[in-house]
Amino acid sequence: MKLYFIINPAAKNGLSLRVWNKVEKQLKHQHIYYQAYFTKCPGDGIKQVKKILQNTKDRILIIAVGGDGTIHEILNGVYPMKNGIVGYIPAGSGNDFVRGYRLPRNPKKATEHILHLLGAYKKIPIARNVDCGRFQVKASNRGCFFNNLGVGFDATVAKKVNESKVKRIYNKLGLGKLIYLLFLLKVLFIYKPTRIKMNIDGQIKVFERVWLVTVSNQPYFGGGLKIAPDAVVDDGFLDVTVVYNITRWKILLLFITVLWGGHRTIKGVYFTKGKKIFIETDKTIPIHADGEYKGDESVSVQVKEKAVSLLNGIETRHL
Ligand SMILES: Nc1ncnc2c1ncn2[C@@H]1O[C@H](COP(=O)(O)OP(=O)(O)OP(=O)(O)O)[C@@H](O)[C@H]1O
Repeated sequence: MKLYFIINPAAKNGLSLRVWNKVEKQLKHQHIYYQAYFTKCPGDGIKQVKKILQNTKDRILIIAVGGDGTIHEILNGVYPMKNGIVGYIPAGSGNDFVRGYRLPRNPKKATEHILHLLGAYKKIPIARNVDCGRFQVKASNRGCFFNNLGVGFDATVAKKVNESKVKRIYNKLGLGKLIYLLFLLKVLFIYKPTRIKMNIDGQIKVFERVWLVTVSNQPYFGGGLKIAPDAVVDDGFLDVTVVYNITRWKILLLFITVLWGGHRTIKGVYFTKGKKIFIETDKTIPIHADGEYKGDESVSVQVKEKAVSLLNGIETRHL
């Protein structure tokens, strides 16, 4: 069995390297043979994983070390090839992936678990197949998301945070969440809700004054907000949440209740599940996939059932 680690040295402003140094020590201590690759720039993780998997028919275990953006790239590299199994050692700031997929959140625990499996079984450990959402913004701009895809307010916040020059400083000070909150408040006062037309498995829905549409494979976004409380990673469906026709002040309330999924009872929040979703807007609105800006055109989304193999977590809670 071949074991690869793909490390994003830029995740959490370089703190991922500290995590990696500890992982490496443990690997050497247990005499485990591995190869490590450090991503060089955004998008490099996808290319590297494709390269590894395309050259062999063997099943390969690829462990991502980084944040939500890193695991997004590694999984996009694996899809649609069937010979890659993905493991994850969290070393980022958002942690929505580990929350939603019920994986160990603590990097040390995640490492110990993976090493235990490798050491104990000397073969590729048990993995589970999970769904993903395949999106297409334009012919040239497509990919997969594993957390969620968003259109509107949250995508605008994500875009502004990613573009911000002060993000790095805040992250260095351990205040990554604060910058998200600051931009959220800023965008809240300037964002203009718009009309959105959707086709969900053939059913046409039109919503007025839409703040956001989120298509989710797991419940969490924005660093722990439970936007799609009923989303399950392997149920063959994507969960659609639409926030529409509510006032600016009620949006603030909504963001508080989203912390525990309490927005279910708020009028102006629509939930459904679907397999094929088309989202059309009256004007250009930002779109994100797993927190990464992907454009601002209409977008089509389709669930890809049991699309990738993910190494089991240690938690025994049921999904
Ligand atoms: N060598 C590199 N230099 C700069 N950016 C990189 C490099 N390698 C990968 N990246 C990019 O870094 C971005 C951020 O990574 P990631 O999301 O894993 O960390 P984070 O933002 O600290 O964590 P989180 O998303 O969990 O808050 C990703 O979009 C990835 O494409």
